[in-house]
Amino acid sequence: MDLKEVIAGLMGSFNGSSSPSVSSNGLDANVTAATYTAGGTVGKNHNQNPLLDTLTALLGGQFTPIIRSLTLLHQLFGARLGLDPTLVLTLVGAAWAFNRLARQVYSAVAKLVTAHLMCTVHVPSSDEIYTHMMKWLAVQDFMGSSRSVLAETVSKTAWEDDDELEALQLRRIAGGGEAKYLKFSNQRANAAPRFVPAVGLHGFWHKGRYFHLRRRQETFVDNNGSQHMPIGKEESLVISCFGRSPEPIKTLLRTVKQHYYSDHVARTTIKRPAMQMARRYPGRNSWVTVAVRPVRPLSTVVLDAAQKAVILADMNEYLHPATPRWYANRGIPLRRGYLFFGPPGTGKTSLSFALAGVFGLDIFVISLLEPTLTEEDLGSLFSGLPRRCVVLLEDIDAAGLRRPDEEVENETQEPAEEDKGEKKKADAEAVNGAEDKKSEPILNGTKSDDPSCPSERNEAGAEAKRSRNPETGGKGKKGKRVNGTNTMPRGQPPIQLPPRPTGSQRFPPVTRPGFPPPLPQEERRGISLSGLLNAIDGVASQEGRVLVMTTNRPEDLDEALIRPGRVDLQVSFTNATGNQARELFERMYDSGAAAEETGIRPETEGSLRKGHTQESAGGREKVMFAAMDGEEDVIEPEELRSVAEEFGAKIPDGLLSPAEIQGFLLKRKKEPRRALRETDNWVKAMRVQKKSKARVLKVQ
Ligand SMILES: Nc1ncnc2c1ncn2[C@@H]1O[C@H](COP(=O)(O)OP(=O)(O)OP(=O)(O)O)[C@@H](O)[C@H]1O
Repeated sequence: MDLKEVIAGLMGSFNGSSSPSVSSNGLDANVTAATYTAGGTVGKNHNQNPLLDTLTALLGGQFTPIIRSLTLLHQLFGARLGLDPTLVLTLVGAAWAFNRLARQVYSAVAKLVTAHLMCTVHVPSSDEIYTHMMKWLAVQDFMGSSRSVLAETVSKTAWEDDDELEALQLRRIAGGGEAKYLKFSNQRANAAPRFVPAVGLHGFWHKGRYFHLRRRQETFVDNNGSQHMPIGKEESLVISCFGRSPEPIKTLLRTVKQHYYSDHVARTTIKRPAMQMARRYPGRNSWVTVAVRPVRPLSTVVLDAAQKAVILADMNEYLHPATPRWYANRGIPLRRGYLFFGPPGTGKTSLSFALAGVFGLDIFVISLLEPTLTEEDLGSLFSGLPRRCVVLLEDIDAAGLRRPDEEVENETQEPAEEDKGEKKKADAEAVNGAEDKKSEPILNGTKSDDPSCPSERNEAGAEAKRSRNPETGGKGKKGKRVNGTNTMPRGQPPIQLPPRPTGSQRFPPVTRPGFPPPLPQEERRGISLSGLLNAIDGVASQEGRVLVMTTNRPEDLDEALIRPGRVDLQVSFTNATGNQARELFERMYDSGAAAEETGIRPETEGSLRKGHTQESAGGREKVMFAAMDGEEDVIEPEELRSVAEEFGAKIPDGLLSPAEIQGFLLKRKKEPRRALRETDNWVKAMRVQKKSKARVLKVQ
């Protein structure tokens, strides 16, 4: 239908409808009117409404129901009131056109205003400011009246459950304090959702100023190859305000940050490599945060005080802002590596976390056993590290990274067979230094005067262990060992992994003297020693980081990995001495000291503990225990010291790891006297168990 026909149709419809026939009951919708057919010929159609036909032709079939309704409305009311449909239509059309025009003018003006009269700050979701902003927005009054919000279920970490403790107290009081076991079935129902701005445009006033907030969402696709796989979503906030200075937005962001940290206890952020696809692209996205937990006080790691002081001083000097220039002037690469070695459960991981906490650094945990980790990934991960951080490479021996024996032999003067045996023995003695005090490890010392005691096993260390195998959330499998020897063939990559992805080679492997030439692309698998060294030394790696490698078997490590420059300080961890056992005991039962150091909010003991009205930092812990079943065996500080002394005297030097002692005490965490009573039996059983190498505990 051309324009002429449309106009003719319209005219016809107006003519026809100007004298509508209304049935006696006024409800007859069929109008008898002159109808202009498509060919322009006039005919009579008793069953059609010309106005309806014309509008349908104009607007399309999908509007027919609306038009019918309008026609009916007109017949019901308009015709009776004598309203001219032409006029009505004209007015509706004009309103519509005006609306369109106004919108276009508005968006053009808005664009001009934004470009010339407003300032804008973009905040990507990968940055922590985004998290700060969301937390702040969620508690603002204007969110209550906002018409476009996103409801989120807030998942709290174990350290943010203080409200739960209060709720628990209330429930106990309401229920007469009868419930013996905790019940979390209503936990989800009771968790209040959080409301934040939905994707789109929002506006709010803050301190007399108007801000625009646009929340945007973009999907990232992996363009590698023919498939375009979505690999994640990236959100961002665009904050704008009127004026030519971004200062108000910066002030707002400062307020937001202060709000975020207002209830803050010092925390350590633990990160691990992101999904395989995301880590191909160097940068912040190659790491994901797996936990944010309260800082572990250094004093909770039982280790020789002098040894701790050496590590702290070394790290402090290295992290000093003047150090990079000093290194640069001498042409020394700016990096620092530590090797923590010793038997399992002696505090290697715990010390790494505590050190990160002392210096307020994030900790980045990499497991070389992660099956999908390639050398290319390693390069990309190292280049995505922040300016200062702690990188923890756990169980470095388990990855079986060694050069072939022949190469090592060719490279170095082969020592006599007996010498080799001596060397192994010395290494082994260094590891078990506490058991056999004859050997002196490189930086030995497990005696400590520092009164300390660990928090629960599987706490800080457990997180790192979970992240050892990010896919399963469990500890990565170590190399299979037979009679204490790593059965992985030397010089061979330890695990058979799928072929590395055929992406662009951003970190081509460098051939090193003494190392086998790199295998062709298709044959290479997993991480090889030279791949790891490339990542550690490589230009891609961020200078300024502290690299901590932990191992149970230093004698299995390739010398190239621990040569000075890669490992600058070796720290030996040993099984506990009697003195350390005493420290562990004291810390376990002195809740006040632990709470003060972790900075967990102090709480009044109040009426929950009879006879104790004084405020104490450990009050919260005590409240918690009071909420648990059974009576707490309260022990006064002086008595605790003497009981701890007795306990320490019963623990033979070097027999038990701090983790084992901690496990024993944890099972009696409210009963120090009972722990002391049962120590002899336990030690006896542990001795037998260790001798027989049994894995099943007879006494726990
Ligand atoms: N020296 C120590 N001081 C205080 N607590 C310790 C010490 N050693 C171990 N623990 C406790 O034992 C648990 C395990 O410790 P951690 O993970 O640090 O040991 P590890 O040496 O890294 O063990 P692995 O070699 O198996 O990785 C932790 O909960 C920690 O609190």
